[in-house]
This record gives sequence, C-alpha cells and structure tokens, in this order.
Amino acid sequence: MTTSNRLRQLGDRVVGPGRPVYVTGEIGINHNGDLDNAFALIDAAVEAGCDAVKFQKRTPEICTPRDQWDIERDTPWGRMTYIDYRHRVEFDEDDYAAIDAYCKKHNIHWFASPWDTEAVAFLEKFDVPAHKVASASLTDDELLRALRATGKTVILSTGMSTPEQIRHAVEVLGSQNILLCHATSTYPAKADELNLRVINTLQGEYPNVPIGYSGHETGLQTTLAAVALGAVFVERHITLDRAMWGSDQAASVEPQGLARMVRDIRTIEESLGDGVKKVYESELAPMKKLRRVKGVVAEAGEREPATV
Ligand SMILES: C=C(OP(=O)(O)O)C(=O)O
Repeated sequence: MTTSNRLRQLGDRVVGPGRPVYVTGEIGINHNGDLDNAFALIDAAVEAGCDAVKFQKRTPEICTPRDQWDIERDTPWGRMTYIDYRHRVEFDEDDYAAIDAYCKKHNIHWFASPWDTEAVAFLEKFDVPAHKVASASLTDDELLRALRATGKTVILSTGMSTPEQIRHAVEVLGSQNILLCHATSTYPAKADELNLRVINTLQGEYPNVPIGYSGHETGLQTTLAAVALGAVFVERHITLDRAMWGSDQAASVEPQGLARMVRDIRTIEESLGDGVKKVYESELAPMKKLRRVKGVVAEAGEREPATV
C-alpha cells in the first residue's frame, strides 16, 4: 500500500499519512450568531496552533422541518419561534466575508459543513479549502453530489452510520477527493462508545482514503489516542465557555484545553517516528553504562543493531 493516494490537498496543506495532523477547531454554531464570539474562537484556535476553524451553514427554511417553524422557545434573545431562532444563529454573506478576511489575516483556514445544497453554493462563493459532511448528512445523496461537483476535498464524518451507508456515501462522493472521519454522534460521547479501533477498520477498508477523527467526548485523552492510532485529521468542537447557551457547548473544548490538545498532538506525531528499529546515538552512553553483556556492537542508526 502506498501513501501517495492517501494524501489530500486542503488549500496550501497536504493531509495524510506522514504529514502533520490537520487539526480543526469546530466552532459550529457555538458563536451563537455573534461575530465577536466567532473572532474570539478563531483567536483561540490560532493561539492553540490549529490548522482550521469550521462552521456549520444551514438554509433555515430547508433544514428545519415545516411543523417546527412556529414552535416558540426561550432563548438568550427572548422568546421566539424556532425558525427565527435558526436565523438568529446563522451568519450571512457579509458575516462570512468578515470571517474570511479575519482568517486570512491570521493565517488559518476556515471551512464549513453545508447542511443543504443552497449552503454549498453559498460556501462556494468563498475560497474554502474543503467542505465537510456532517454525520447527520451522510445519507443525503443530493448534498453529496453537489459537494462532489465542487472538486474540493470533502471530509465525510461517519457517526450514526452503518458500514453499508458509508460505502454508499463513498461511492456517491468518489474516493479520490475524500477524507473519512470516524465519529460517534452523541454529545458528549462516552468512552465505551468511541470505538477508536474503527479508525484502523476504516484504514483497512479504504486503503486509498486518509482517515481522521471527529470527537464529541469530554476530555482530551481519547482524541490523542485517535492520533496514536493513525488519525491524520482531528476535529473537536470548541467554545469560549462550556457553560454558554447552546446544545454543543458542554461537549466542547475551551481555549486552554485546545492549546494542550494541539501541543500533545504535535508531540505524539513526533514520537510515532518511522517504525524502523534503530539504536540512537544518544543511547550509546546509557548502553555503555548499563549493559553488562555487550552483544554484537552496531553502529548508531543502523537498521539491524546489536544482537543481545
Ligand atoms: C456535525 C458535524 O460533524 P460531525 O458529525 O463530525 O460531528 C458537522 O461537521 O457539522
């Protein structure tokens, strides 16, 4: 198996085995429709060393079932109908133009998961490096076909999906431009339902597709384990404060945690190495001091070192 066909272009970055893990801070709708919140979240992602921030883009009239439009609910902005609320947490074209400029200025990618085909057309007005398919949209062939037509890398999340549904979605999207993400779609996801070994199952089943991880757990250890298992792309929801209004906030990572997570991902990718057993130059002094039976002496860095 070569790795070259498991590499994907995301703007000016190449993502895949042997390349730095591409880390995405999923803002989703944790900005609560407030551009200042979005900028503060972008700042946190830049500060942490993320490669991208991500949003969710919906056309409310298409994504909200008609029978829910008029249901009233209490929100931080007063009592309003559900359709008004969905509009309240959506950014318009001017907002995204401001986000685009802000991300360019701070040298961080942004992209989004469109939840309907109008949202695909909306996002295509911008120079986004990729599109994402949320797990909930994996069975939406019309959306997948619209995304395939963009020619961009499509990141496909696989939460709440069967192997057959995933195979069908891959067929509709074509495997050449996609990156698959293992995910469990519960918020927060429990450790015993993360099933991180599915990352290896997907690697085996889709040898020509890079495999990543989109996490909704609390804590960071399991996301780091996903990287150790070979995830080449990582996405976690981010928030300014887990106590903020919104259904995704509680299962999101705050700025300090995000910085720790990216730092630890970089250490893990460095420490995974190339898998070739060798004796390091730096091991020679400890070897001299500690090893009683010398064995066959090998040069530092040789592929087949000492027999002991
Ligand atoms: C919900 C989303 O993705 P995931 O299924 O990976 O959480 C999304 O990208 O909007």
